[in-house]
Amino acid sequence: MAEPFDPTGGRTGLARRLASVGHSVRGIWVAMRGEFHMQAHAVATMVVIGLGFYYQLARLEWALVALAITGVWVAELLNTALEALTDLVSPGFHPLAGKAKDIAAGAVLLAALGAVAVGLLVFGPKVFS
Ligand SMILES: Nc1ncnc2c1ncn2[C@@H]1O[C@H](COP(=O)(O)OP(=O)(O)OP(=O)(O)O)[C@@H](O)[C@H]1O
Repeated sequence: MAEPFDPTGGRTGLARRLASVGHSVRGIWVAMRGEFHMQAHAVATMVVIGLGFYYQLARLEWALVALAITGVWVAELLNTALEALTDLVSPGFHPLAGKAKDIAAGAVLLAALGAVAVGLLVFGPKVFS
């Protein structure tokens, strides 16, 4: 049986909070480095932000675009974390492992479809006018 791991490293208070933020940023970085999907999201995010400035989006339009972008990032990060956990718990074939991965992938698909809808509604009239 493995020794219990203390992720706080004995830190308390502000040091512990700052370490948590560091772990979160490291999580995004690790996912970005290892996942092609995440890198594609990063490029898409920069393109959309560039288009937003080009078309001088209104405040509410920026809010919708920001929500859509964030939704896709959050879904993809959770999907990546769940895939890693699934591979740890079930390296071999198991129907529940497949189910968990399929459901997580479904969340990413839904977020991406929502982002496409927001993109079409916000940018469509500007591009095609
Ligand atoms: N351990 C497993 N047991 C059963 N089915 C699995 C298992 N691992 C993966 N699968 C099935 O294969 C599919 C693809 O799995 P995979 O881990 O390659 O994910 P992915 O969605 O292709 O992600 P990525 O492209 O980011 O690696 C899953 O959605 C699931 O249906």
